[in-house]
Amino acid sequence: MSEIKIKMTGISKIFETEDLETHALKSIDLTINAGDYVSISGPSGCGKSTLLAILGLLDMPSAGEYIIEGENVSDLTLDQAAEIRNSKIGFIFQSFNLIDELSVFDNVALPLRYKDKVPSDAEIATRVKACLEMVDMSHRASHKPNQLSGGQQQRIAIARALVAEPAILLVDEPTGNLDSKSGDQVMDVLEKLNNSGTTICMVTHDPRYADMAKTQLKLLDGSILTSPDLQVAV
Ligand SMILES: Nc1ncnc2c1ncn2[C@@H]1O[C@H](COP(=O)(O)OP(=O)(O)OP(=O)(O)O)[C@@H](O)[C@H]1O
Repeated sequence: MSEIKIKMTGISKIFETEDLETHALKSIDLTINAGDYVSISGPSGCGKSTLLAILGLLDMPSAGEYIIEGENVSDLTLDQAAEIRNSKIGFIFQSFNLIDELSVFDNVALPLRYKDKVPSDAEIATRVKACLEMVDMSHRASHKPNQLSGGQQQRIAIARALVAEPAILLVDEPTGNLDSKSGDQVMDVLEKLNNSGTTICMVTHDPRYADMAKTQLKLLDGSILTSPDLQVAV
């Protein structure tokens, strides 16, 4: 049986404001195995961002159990969540969030330099080069982000997300800021990474891109509509 990366059981999220309770997620069960490529899509307000935020330990559930690589992360302090997030989660956002003052190389190296145990410069160089190769951007290592196209910047953001060898890549509308050709190239990179073993969970509005994932989840009104058991390939 393949290794379980993510296991959520009965995850709910309730947002409470003065006069209103919103049940953003309603008892979500979700298992993601090593090597899976999962897309989450659904209409505006169905809970996609909330689910991704909980998966990425940016927010905590109101109820339920969440386990990452065997570690129960259902109920952490902010500091504990930040530590596990840094070591186990790679994020890719719609906006690339690169630092314009740093070279491509230094942007990609950043997560390694924030680790508790910072690797040697030689180890950092080896790892950064390997990740730039994975996204076909080795030839731009000494450029600055603003000297690159949007699609190239997103590929650098993917390299940065991969550099610390996370358990899973969480991807939020990766093509939202790109024209269709650059968007297709970014999706090709994600597919190639998944084919070589990277576990990916992506939120997207675009049905064409959602269909590129091996498993497609549909969220509606805080509940998963299809295929909650991702051990069955769709
Ligand atoms: N901080 C918050 N406080 C109160 N309600 C919230 C909060 N964040 C989200 N919600 C509500 O939770 C529900 C799910 O929101 P969420 O942002 O997860 O949807 P979404 O599917 O990502 O939408 P979109 O595609 O428009 O980004 C919505 O009804 C939203 O209004």
